[in-house]
Amino acid sequence: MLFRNFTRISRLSRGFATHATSTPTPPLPATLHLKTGQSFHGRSFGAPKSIFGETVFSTSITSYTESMTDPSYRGQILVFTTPLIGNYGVPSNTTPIDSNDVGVYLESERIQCSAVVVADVAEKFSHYLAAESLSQWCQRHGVPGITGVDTRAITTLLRDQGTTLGRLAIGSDAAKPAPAAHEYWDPTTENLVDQASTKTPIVLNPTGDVKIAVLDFGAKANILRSLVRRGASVTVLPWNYDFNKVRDQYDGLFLSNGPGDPSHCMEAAMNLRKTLKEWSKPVFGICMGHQVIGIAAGLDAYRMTFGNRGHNQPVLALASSGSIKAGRVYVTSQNHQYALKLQDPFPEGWEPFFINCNDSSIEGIKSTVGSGKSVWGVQFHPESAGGPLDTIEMFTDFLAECRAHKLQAGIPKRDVMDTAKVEPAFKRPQAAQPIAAAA
Ligand SMILES: NC(=O)CC[C@H](N)C(=O)O
Repeated sequence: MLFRNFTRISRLSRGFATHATSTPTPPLPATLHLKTGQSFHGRSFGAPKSIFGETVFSTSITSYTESMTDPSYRGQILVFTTPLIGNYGVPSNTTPIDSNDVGVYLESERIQCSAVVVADVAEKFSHYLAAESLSQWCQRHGVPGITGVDTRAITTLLRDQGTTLGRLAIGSDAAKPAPAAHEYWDPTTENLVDQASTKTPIVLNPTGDVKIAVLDFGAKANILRSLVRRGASVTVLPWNYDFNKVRDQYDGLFLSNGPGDPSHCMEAAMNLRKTLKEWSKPVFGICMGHQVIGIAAGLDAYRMTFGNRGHNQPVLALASSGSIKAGRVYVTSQNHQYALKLQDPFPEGWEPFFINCNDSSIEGIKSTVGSGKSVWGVQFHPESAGGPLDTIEMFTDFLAECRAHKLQAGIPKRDVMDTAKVEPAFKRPQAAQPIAAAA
């Protein structure tokens, strides 16, 4: 049976790049220790380097390359529940298909998670874009992996006891005793957003018809692509840049995803509170951006037991807005550990927008203040990469709102409406260019 399946896969992949990476030396031993006392023994792949991190699991079936380059996984040891990982290899991060707009093909320029844990790493891979194996890619980026462990057992533990600090010990370290509890490094004590964010403003697609500022908490490239592809000029600003200083130059504000604990982003939340009070243009936030909007609105954020990481999270829309219809369930891509607290009453001027169908956590909030003000935040990732595109049109909704505001501000009607109605065909904008100041 196995053999028959293998023949079929080989036939299907004719014409695709197929590679079997040679393993000249036997793999090193590897051990995953959890702070709670459990240890799992397997084989090493990728970089032969021991690391600490926060152990989390993702139920995504595919898109390991996108997940691993998502800056929100920074500091985390990522356990994939899907048993076979690496079977389609890894593309070049500069693959020239449609992603030179933001300079990378994947979600950022590097692997962001600290390590990966898989049941069975595929050394043989096949995909027409594949440039190297998962193992080679991890090695090149100095990221260790462990294979040959029972990821179902690890995930069950993490589900029951919650996200747990861990150490991946490689080679001679693998046989050493587990670290003492106080030796585990907790990435959430650090401001990971500050590490992941751009240090200087960057402008993408400067000729776009609507000017959007993005506060970069560790933005996934597909968020920037999703704005640029819809015709926006995007200025990426450092996470703690005081947008109030330049807000008059922009038609909308976007707050990105980002790693770690949102309590490190209070400075951004306080700046935003002022923006929301004094500026009436549209604001949209995703994941960390949503949490920052919630904190600015007066909600609290809390740490969930094991968070939500995967590409099949169902969310129920509680209100209609743009392409989103109240009462519908959307399947979403997610990667988060924290969430906003559902409180009754909600802060004045705000309402829950989406709720998670599995655990009832808040999946979105929106402002209720009448015309002239549109603020949304969603805990999930409408831009996908990977995962379903059920809610991708939220980007179109946001930009339509920004264009409508620009229109009200006296921009000639035809110019704005022409661009707003027609989704522009992809046109490759200029590559990312550092600029001296946000202009
Ligand atoms: N993807 C994100 O932006 C995650 C937000 C935050 N770091 C969390 O884990 O909840």
